[in-house]
Amino acid sequence: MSQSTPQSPQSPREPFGARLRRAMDARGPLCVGIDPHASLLSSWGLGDDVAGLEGFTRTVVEALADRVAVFKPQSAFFERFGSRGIAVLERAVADLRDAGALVVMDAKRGDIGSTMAAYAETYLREGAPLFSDALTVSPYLGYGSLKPAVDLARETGTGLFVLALTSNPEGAEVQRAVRTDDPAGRTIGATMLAHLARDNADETPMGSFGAVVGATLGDLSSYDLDINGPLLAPGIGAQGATPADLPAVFGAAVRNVVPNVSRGVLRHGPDAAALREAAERYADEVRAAVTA
Ligand SMILES: O=C(O)c1cc(=O)[nH]c(=O)n1[C@@H]1O[C@H](COP(=O)(O)O)[C@@H](O)[C@H]1O
Repeated sequence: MSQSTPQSPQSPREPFGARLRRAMDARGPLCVGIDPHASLLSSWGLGDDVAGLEGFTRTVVEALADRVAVFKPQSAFFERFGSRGIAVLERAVADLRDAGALVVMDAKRGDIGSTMAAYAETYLREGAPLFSDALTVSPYLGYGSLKPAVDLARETGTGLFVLALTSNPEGAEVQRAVRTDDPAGRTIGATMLAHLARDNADETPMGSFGAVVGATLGDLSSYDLDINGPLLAPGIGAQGATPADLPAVFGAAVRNVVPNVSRGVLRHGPDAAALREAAERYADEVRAAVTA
């Protein structure tokens, strides 16, 4: 038998928060969403079928994987093609990670703890076919129901993005509702931010447990966004927000913002140079807004 000791699959990787900070310092502060809408497949001259999905995804990966810090594939657009769509997603995740990019799987999972554990194994366990650097999760079965994912993320150096204040107008009825059971009278959204701040305590340069906070929401100064973790900010581009809006929305927490742009970049395809130019322009605009 060989005396060599292979690296344990359990060996700790650097935490997601630290990897994210480094990736954004190196490649720019931008997350490109991979959202293969049927309308985009059509405008790219592709069929609304698995071959179209695959062509679209390959083009995005080949154009951007070596230069964008973070990608957020939206699982729904792959799931709608069944197992063959998932196979396209698996390949994209692996190729993006091989090219040095970080992948946030946008699957917005959330369930009772025992089922949440299985979702966590699906996305956050090294070696799983959809293993990603982070996962979007919905905390509306209670933040505590996410514990299996929090625990596995700590073990595997991965991260979570918890829906706190979403970019869509319908979110307010849930997220801005005031808790009658809370002596401090906090909203649901503020409660999620407080849970995240606790889970990120003492981490440097920042923790691995992020909040999703829409860039579309205007002044959020009544919320404590200082969670010592990343703030995934969708809503730029197709939903109307711009990089220049970020300081007014996020205040001092803007340094931890990971702005996501999906259609705003993707609509420039299928030309690879045009995709690159769009991503670069957004990253430059974000950098200028954040450092102004
Ligand atoms: O978790 C998300 O990524 C998310 C949260 C949110 O509050 N709003 C939101 O738009 N998203 C996602 O971010 C992406 C936005 O896409 P575009 O509007 O095309 O840039 C979609 O994949 C949405 O599912």
